[in-house]
This record gives sequence, structure tokens and C-alpha cells, in this order.
Amino acid sequence: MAAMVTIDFQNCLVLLLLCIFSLLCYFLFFKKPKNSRGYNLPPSPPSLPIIGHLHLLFSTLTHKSFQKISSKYGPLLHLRLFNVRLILVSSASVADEIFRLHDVNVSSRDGSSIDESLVFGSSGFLTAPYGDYWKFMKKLVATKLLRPQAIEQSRGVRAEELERLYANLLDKAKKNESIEIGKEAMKFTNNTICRMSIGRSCSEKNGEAERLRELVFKSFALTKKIFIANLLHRVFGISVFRKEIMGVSRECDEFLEGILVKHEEKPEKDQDKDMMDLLLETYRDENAEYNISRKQIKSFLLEVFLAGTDTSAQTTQWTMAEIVSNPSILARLREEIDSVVGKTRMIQESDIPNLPYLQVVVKEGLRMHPPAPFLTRTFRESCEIKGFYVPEDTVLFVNVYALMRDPSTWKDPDEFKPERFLASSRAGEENEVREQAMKYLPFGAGRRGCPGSSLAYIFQGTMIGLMVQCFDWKIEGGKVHMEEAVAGMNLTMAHPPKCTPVSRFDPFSFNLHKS
Ligand code: HEM
Repeated sequence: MAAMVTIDFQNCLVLLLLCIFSLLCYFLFFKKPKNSRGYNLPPSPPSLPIIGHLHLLFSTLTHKSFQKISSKYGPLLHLRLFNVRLILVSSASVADEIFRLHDVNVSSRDGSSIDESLVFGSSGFLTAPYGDYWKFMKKLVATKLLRPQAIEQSRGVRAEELERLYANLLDKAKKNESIEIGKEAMKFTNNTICRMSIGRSCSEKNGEAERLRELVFKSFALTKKIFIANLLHRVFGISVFRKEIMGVSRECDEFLEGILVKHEEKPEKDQDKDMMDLLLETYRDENAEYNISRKQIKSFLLEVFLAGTDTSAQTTQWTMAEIVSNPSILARLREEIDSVVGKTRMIQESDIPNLPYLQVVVKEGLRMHPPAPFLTRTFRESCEIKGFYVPEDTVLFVNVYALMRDPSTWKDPDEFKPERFLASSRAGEENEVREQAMKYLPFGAGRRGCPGSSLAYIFQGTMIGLMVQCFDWKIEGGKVHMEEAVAGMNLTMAHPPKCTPVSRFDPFSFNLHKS
């Protein structure tokens, strides 16, 4: 009898567990959200049971696997990751409709699974939903932090850092040593943004700048894990990688708090204010429209590094790889720089407006190799796109990589042809012009588009200009391999070329002779 009772109990337990598991599966994977029943969702390619299209997301080159399914099934697709809905967009025409008619609706990004983290947590600007905090900060960025006058004021800092980059390359040239262009470019962008944002409290001498670089790398390395953590949190309500994410968050917090305290102890006068000074002014201003917190200041500064350093460095590396692989482009670029800048001084940022070919080379580099291959947003409300129903809370992925290589809008999309941007745009209908703008989105689109694009163009124009003007480049193995890889969420080179600079012209020796 006792044995029978035990067996019954075991059976009941198994049955109960099976019921719970089935219910869980039903709610997670098969139950359709109420508001999408009977509506015409965009087409969906074949998917796997339970996980849906998750396997595509975790392929090594997600932008490529998404590009492939879009070219097969269409530029507006509906995918499923467990029970999370995702809309995948790969054409200018669909992007145009979204950003023209639904920009506010898609002006939020998905929240974080670990709110308290300084790295992509809820205190961030990048991760902030479209609401009071984001609007306040956007205004501050546009009117103070990255407005043209603020960028102009820090021109001296960038000129010094450009000279430092030149001196570094010259040193390598003299020693006949090879470098990775991306790494040298990263030193330049990191030092420059460091000086522009927290300059007077972050010194190279006591290792603070190096420590900051380290923290930025650690935060970068977390981006894919944070994405997975957010997805699992959304599907199962669980938090993964918490310990690791919070560890890096605490390190960043400690470091930036130290910088913040230094700024508070010695407030700067009107001259030489950096971003931290301006943010602290807002923090202390009792009449400010929004009371930002210390944590929001620290998150914002970290995000400026995350958004602005590696992106510019990666594109510089890709574009230089294209230039050295295309001798006719290199020759034309050099000819332009030599004739406009001359042979007595180094290129500077005020030259860029007079160097149209350099500008289009930079543009073409960004078209073919956008460091951020996806724009990721969330539809806050349900809406209709191209006649299809999109339920609220759907994730939006715009595959800008695919969009900027779409053969229906770009001629020879896989070829590096800067000249394509020199051809004067065909005069056409208003709609066509607007859609044309949507076919080039390396900096995103709409309200949430990148606020650092002008600075990014300056970084790339000056770095590439300098490397072409002052050096020839010897490539290890004689050939550049253009295979792609993804680091964090950024598109990088799988085999960054090792190249040795060979001094072509030394602007400073000329100045020395003159004086
Ligand atoms: C080649 C360089 C760069 C590229 C390709 C790039 C690209 C992007 C992209 C694609 C986005 C998302 C836009 C969207 O969702 O529509 C973005 C956002 C952002 N970028 Fe950049 N960026 C670059 C450089 C910079 C620089 C230099 C800074 C600042 C110093 C910066 C600051 C930001 C910020 C703060 C955001 C978040 C905007 C928001 O959420 O409202 N970026 N960037």
C-alpha cells in the first residue's frame, strides 16, 4: 500500500510538471498576442520550432544572414525570437515610411535587463525611452555639448592629437615597424574624446587615460552579452551575466565618480570648459527643466566613449584598407590633398571643406563598412507599415548594411567607388529625393540618429587625410583581406592588415628648415 501511494505521488508530480511545462510552452511560444490575431503581419521566412529565427541572430555575421533572407523573402520581414517579435527592414523605401510616418513611435530602444548598471542600464541616454530625460539631454547635446561652436572650441585639442598621431606613425616609419591602423586610430579617438569630455581631470601621465581606454574596451566586450541578457529577460524574465555586467559597471562608476569629484572641487571658468563641466552646470541648476542625476552624467560620458571611439576608428581602418587596395583612388586622393594643402604643412580640419574627393572617400567607406550594421529600436504602439500590421512592443531592426548595398538602389553596391557620391543628384520628385536620403544611413535616422556625425566626419577626414598625405603603406603579405567580423555589436575587419608606414613627406622638418 505504502509503495502504491509513493508511485501515485510520483506520477502526480510528473503529471504536474508536464502540465506546467506545457502551459509555459503554450504561453511562451504558441499563444499569439491578442492584438495581432487576424491581422496581416509582414511575411516571415521559415523558422525553427520554439526558438523561431533565433539561430539567424546568433550566426557569426548576423547582418549578412539577415541580408540573405531579406534578398530572398523581401525587404520587410517579420521574425520571431522565442515569443519576441522582430521587424527586419532592408530597403530605403520601407525605412522612409517608418522614419517619415512613425518616427516618434520608433524613437525608443529596448530597456535593459539590469537597470542599475552604468553600462547600458536605465540611467543611459542611448537606452533611454523617448521621454522627458531623453528630450532634455538631446537638447543639451544639440545646444551645448556637440553644437558646432563647441566642436569649434575644441579644435586645438584635435590638432594636437593629430600631431601626436603623426609623430607616432613617423616613429614607426623610422623603426620600420608595422602597425594596425585601427589601433592607432583608436588611440587618437580615445585621447581626443577624453580631452573633449573630461579633459582637465584625466591625464595621460598618471595612467588615467589608459585606465579609461581599458574600461571602454571592457564595456564594449559586454555588448553582445548585454543583448542576450536583455532578450532572455524579455522572454523568461531571468537575468543572466549579472555578476559580470555589474562588475564592469562598478569599475566604470568608481573611475568616473573620481573624475566628477575632481571637477566639483575645481570648477572651471568660462574658458576651456569640457563636457563634464557643462553637465555639472546643468546638474547644479535648480531651474533646469530636468534634474539630471550624478549617475546619468556618468552614464552619458561612458556612452560618448562607447558610441564615438571604436566606430570612428573601425571606419578609418576599413577606408584605409580600401584606399591602399585601390592605387587609382590613392593617387587621386593624394593629388587633391597635395594641390589643396600644398607641400609645406600637414592637413588640418579646416582643409576638409576644400577636399571634395576626400569627403566622398570617407562617405563611401561608411557606406560599405558601417560600424553599426543595425539600427535597433522598439515600436511603442501598433501601426501599419506598407499595408502590414506591426503589433506594439515589436523590436525594429533596420539592417543598414543591407540597405546600403541594396542592388536596386546602388549601382555596383559591393565595389568601393567614391565617385558615385560626386555625381550631382538627379533632380527628381520630392518623394524620390527623400527616399534617396534613406538609402544612406550609417548614422541612423530620425530623432534618434547619431548626434556625433559631424565630429565623426572630422575624425575620419583628418586621420585619413594625414595617412595619405604623409605616408606610403607597405602591407604585410602584400594583400589586404577584407573579410568581416563582429566585435561586440560593431562590424570590424576579421584580419586587420599589418602595415608599415613609409615617410613620404615630413611637414615638421619643412617648418624646421624654414625657421
Ligand atoms: C563613424 C562614426 C560613428 C558612426 C558610424 C555612428 C553611428 C551611430 C548610429 C548608427 C547610431 C544609432 C542611430 C539610430 O538609432 O538611428 C548612433 C547613435 C549615437 N551616437 Fe554615433 N556614430 C559615430 C560616431 C559618434 C560620435 C563621434 C559620437 C559622440 C562623440 C556619437 C554619439 C552617439 C550617441 C550619443 C548616440 C545615441 C543617440 C540617441 O540615442 O539619441 N557617435 N551612432
